[in-house]
Amino acid sequence: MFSGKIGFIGSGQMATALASGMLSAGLLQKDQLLACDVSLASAEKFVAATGGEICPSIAILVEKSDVIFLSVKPQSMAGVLQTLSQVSTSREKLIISIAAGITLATLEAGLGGPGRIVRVMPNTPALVGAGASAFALSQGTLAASADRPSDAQIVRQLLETVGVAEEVPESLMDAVTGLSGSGPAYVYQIIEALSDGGVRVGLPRAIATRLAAQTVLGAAQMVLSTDEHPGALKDAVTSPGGTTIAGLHALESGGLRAALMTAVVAATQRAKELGQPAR
Ligand SMILES: NC(=O)C1=CN([C@@H]2O[C@H](COP(=O)(O)OP(=O)(O)OC[C@H]3O[C@@H](n4cnc5c(N)ncnc54)[C@H](OP(=O)(O)O)[C@@H]3O)[C@@H](O)[C@H]2O)C=CC1
Ligand SMILES: O=C(O)[C@@H]1CCC=N1
Repeated sequence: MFSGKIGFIGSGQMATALASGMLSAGLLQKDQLLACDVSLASAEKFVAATGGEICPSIAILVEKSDVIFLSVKPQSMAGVLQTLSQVSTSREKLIISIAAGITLATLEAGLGGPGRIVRVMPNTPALVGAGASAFALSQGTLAASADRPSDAQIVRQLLETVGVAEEVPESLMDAVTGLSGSGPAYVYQIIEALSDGGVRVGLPRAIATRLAAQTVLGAAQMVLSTDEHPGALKDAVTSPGGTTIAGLHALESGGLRAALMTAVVAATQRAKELGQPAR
């Protein structure tokens, strides 16, 4: 269990996924969740999904929260940092930014200096406890003491409640964004396309989508559970002169693997751009 209160500045897609995932996992209760948003629609959706409390200002959210997620778009971050820097108690709180591209140096500069600041890149499957996150700590984060865990332990606890979490050097955070941050969208396209293929050869849509999604889930579980190289698992499916090699040949002709690698590179590059001052 987590005993403090968690506030989200920006209560959109990713904040709602994280908060809902934490609730579903039993990490906390709804009265431990707070949010503040300039969009009434986002705030209402957050409340409907989580039962959390909406704060009328960032200052009030900071006052009531122990951990604060900065979950606005990168383009909105400068304004949020400016407001936070004027709230003196924000320096005492653990601040977790999930914004693509925004560096720890930018966060520290915007908040008025080093502090308890962590950069996290989560992904939306946190909603169902299957998230993949990475985090990088700033120099100002606190070590454990006799009466409380370290900031790293708090962040790990929050993220591992909704999936897996890897601590990485900050220099790798844009790469994480290009792979696992954006990755669910790539996989949804793959599932949709597999389903389309199923429909093309005569399957009803609902059955095709269920089979496609379960196939992706099962293959992912095989990679995670068996310690086998994905190539070896692929070989185990592929009979000489059989059906799979015919399908794989078609994927090679279509450039699937190059397309996926290029997607990760493009998204990583975009994360770097979002971290630049002029966006
Ligand atoms: N969606 C995803 O899969 C992932 C997103 N992220 C990161 O999470 C962050 C949020 O993304 P996402 O949830 O998709 O975005 P959303 O647009 O769904 O949510 C952001 C919310 O913040 C609001 N907002 C803007 N300015 C302020 C402000 N000054 N104070 C309070 N609220 C504000 C927005 O309102 P309005 O719309 O009116 O601007 C919006 O409701 C981004 O930085 C993104 O890079 C990270 C990993 C995955
Ligand atoms: O598309 C985006 O910019 C965000 C960051 C990672 C996933 N969604």
